[in-house]
Amino acid sequence: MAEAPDRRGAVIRVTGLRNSFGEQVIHDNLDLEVRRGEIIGVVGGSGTGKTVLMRAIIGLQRYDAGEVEIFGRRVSGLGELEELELRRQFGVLFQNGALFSTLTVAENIEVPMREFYRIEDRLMDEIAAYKIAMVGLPPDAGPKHPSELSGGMKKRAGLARALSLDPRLLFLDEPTAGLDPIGAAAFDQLILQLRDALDLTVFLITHDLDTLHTICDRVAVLADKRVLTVGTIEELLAFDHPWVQEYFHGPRGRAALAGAAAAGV
Ligand SMILES: Nc1ncnc2c1ncn2[C@@H]1O[C@H](COP(=O)(O)OP(=O)(O)OP(=O)(O)O)[C@@H](O)[C@H]1O
Repeated sequence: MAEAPDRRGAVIRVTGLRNSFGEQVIHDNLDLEVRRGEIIGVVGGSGTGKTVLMRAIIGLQRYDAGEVEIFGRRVSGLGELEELELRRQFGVLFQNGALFSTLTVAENIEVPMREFYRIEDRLMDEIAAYKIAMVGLPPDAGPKHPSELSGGMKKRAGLARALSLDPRLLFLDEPTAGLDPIGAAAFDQLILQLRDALDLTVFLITHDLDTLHTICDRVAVLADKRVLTVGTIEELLAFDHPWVQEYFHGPRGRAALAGAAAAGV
């Protein structure tokens, strides 16, 4: 699919999005733009619809109204081939890793390759080994099953699968949840390195204030059924809204800010 030129360099553009489940309206008239090459953090209180927004963008959630464009193309109403071509260009790491437990790590990474291409097994094994190295897993992780991996290794394996088809856009749903602080910091750095090395755009849902401070270029705040504001951490620190103030200026927010300042971020 040829990439349509986008006058503002937006990789994702969401306009007027409305999502509901029965009587419960999750998003109403939500707008968001994600710029090429940025890591955008998506934050908001529990239940504000961060995951629903991600699912709507990647085509897993039917929305009531609005428009989603990726790489300048409207995602609704695409033909089957165009949809496949679009899906090939993004990778997703779901909240729980979502690895197939009966498959090895290498086989998990090969699932998208099998879905989209006809590639010789030997070549797929080589690509899987390359992705395993790329996410910092040891070579012997390939033949292991997810149950044999630590939480951090599972996340890396999920990331390797998300990178299976060399996507240009990466969606990560709470990638550092459940990791210890050292593991979480290492995972943050991995995301940053991959973004730079692979020229990725990253949509990252997180509650992790350290992640926001250390690797996000901008942060989008979900509240009141929409994206309340998008900005750098500095801009959000000055944003006058009770949830934003509490989140960034509460004890954890202050600790993350101090940590980032000490690290020179
Ligand atoms: N398939 C569904 N059916 C009905 N309600 C749903 C469905 N999926 C999500 N919801 C509701 O939509 C709201 C938003 O859910 P979502 O998982 O997007 O929140 P979130 O912001 O990601 O929350 P958290 O930070 O706790 O992960 C919640 O109230 C949830 O119960």
